[in-house]
Amino acid sequence: MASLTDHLAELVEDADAVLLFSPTASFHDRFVADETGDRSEERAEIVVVAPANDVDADPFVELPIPFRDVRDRIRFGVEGAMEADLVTEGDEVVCVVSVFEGESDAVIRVTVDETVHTGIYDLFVESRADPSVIRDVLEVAIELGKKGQKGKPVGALFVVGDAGKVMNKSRSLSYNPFEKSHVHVGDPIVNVMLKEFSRLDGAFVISDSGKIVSAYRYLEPAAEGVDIPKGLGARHMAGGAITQDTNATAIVLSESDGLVRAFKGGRLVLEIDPEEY
Ligand SMILES: Nc1ncnc2c1ncn2[C@@H]1O[C@H](COP(=O)(O)OP(=O)(O)OP(=O)(O)O)[C@@H](O)[C@H]1O
Ligand SMILES: [Mn+2]
Repeated sequence: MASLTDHLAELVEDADAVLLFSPTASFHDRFVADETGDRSEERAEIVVVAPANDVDADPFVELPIPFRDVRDRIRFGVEGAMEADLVTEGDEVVCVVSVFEGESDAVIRVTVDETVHTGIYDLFVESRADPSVIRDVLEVAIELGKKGQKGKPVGALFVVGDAGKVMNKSRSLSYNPFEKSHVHVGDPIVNVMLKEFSRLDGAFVISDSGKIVSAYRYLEPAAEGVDIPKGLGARHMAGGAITQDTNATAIVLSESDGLVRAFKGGRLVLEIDPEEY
């Protein structure tokens, strides 16, 4: 009689690559030790995907944020591996992840295609802005979505990178409190300011290096051919469209459904529920 292991072996059969997400050192060692053994058959590439390379892995893909949604975490890892030419379209990839807190507890097999390849890696790594700036702005938006402003849900729009062009395609709604200041996202005081000013209309414009260029900008991009999810309005349309018209990335917190979304190249690339962070 076939055992459980026999039944489930299919899940890992003929894999082109194995992605280990935040493996412990001992778990990772098992895979590496194995690689020096039998070389008679074609071996799957072992890739570590984690916030930091604690296990000295090579190849290694760095996770900029934890990605509580496992699908997003896997997409990021797969795209990072594609970028490094470790996997290509059509490959079979086995991902070993932790769904609940703690050690690896799930094996997920994916075929690399457009459902997996959504541009989530590019959002961080190939944006005009530094990956850490994108991450810091996402974190402010997530914080704001979690707590709201004085307990009430609040919306916000952050346009990150290519700030000169963004300024040219927008106009001021009110005096700019950041006019003469040289402050950057990621600084705790600045994050408090961003949250405070988010009660008012318009968008924040942030430079490639994370400098807050302006608040209260009314964006006037050409919105032709930009698709945004149904039920969302002008804020998301403007946020999506500005990323088609410039090389900026838009991070939008919705007041109506509470989700944080990231747009790039006029496309919705990432959707995060702040309550899950
Ligand atoms: N072109 C724009 N540029 C900057 N901010 C805008 C623009 N259009 C709308 N906003 C801001 O978005 C706010 C909400 O507008 P609207 O309800 O139409 O957007 P939405 O996409 O439905 O977002 P939400 O889900 O937060 O309601 C407006 O009060 C305004 O502050
Ligand atoms: Mn609305």
